[in-house]
Amino acid sequence: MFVTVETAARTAPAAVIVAIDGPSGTGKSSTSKAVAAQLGLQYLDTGAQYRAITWWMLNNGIDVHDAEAVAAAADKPAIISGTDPRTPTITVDGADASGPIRTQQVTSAVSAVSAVPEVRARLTELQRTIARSAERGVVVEGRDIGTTVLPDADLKVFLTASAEARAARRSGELTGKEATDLAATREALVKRDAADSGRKTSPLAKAADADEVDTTELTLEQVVECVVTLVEKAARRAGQTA
Ligand SMILES: Nc1ncnc2c1ncn2[C@@H]1O[C@H](COP(=O)(O)OP(=O)(O)OP(=O)(O)O)[C@@H](O)[C@H]1O
Ligand SMILES: Nc1ccn([C@H]2C[C@H](O)[C@@H](COP(=O)(O)O)O2)c(=O)n1
Repeated sequence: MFVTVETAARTAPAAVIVAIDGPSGTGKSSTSKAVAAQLGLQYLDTGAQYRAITWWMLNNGIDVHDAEAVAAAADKPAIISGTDPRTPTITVDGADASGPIRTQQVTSAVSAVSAVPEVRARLTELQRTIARSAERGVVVEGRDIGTTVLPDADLKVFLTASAEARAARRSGELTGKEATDLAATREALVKRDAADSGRKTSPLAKAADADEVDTTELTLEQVVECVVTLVEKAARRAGQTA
């Protein structure tokens, strides 16, 4: 679907539930946080939860490629997500995990851990509980939110962008040798997308009723404006049918 940007009064929609999915580096986190902050909604980064459980597995000597061992430990860590879009937080067993979950070691291991059905079942339940209790409404971002976690969301958005654009965005975040190695960055994110799309249990996929927004040629501000407009429309629709 091609989406036009409209100017409308910015209103806080009542308890609207928004699902934002897409491959790595398409702008899900940046867009979701900005949209939630602008509209007074809560924000949930489900990728951070998969990273948090992966970090715990690595810290506790569990072989992340041993699916049985990962499944047996899936219930053990206590994961708590703070849902303020201006200061999102994540703790594991009470420890701040926001820095360690972004390391290369976790990024390389997270697809294997997130493919384990017991891990997905546990985090899906946690995500539904958080979304249900978000009184002001919530923007939830991930890979399977529109298809599996919140199939009844008021709005589903699927962000895309070319692998070249995504690699360039990611390289901009890196420093030193990593920053110059655009080809390696592109290869790593294409590999992670393939693993996330190819797993058996709730793979990365666009829901049939999602609005697709190709962000390749858009600035972040344009993407945010586009999604805010979609949320406002969805909130009006939800209000009419409530
Ligand atoms: N439309 C855009 N134009 C330029 N840069 C962008 C755009 N959207 C996001 N970015 C930048 O791209 C990088 C990746 O964005 P972001 O982390 O939001 O993506 P993501 O889809 O959440 O990725 P991941 O799934 O890997 O966490 C960030 O540095 C962000 O500032
Ligand atoms: N709903 C989700 C969210 C994330 N994952 C997995 C797959 C990703 O590679 C990984 C990290 O996510 P990111 O921080 O890059 O958004 O977590 C998933 O399987 N399902």
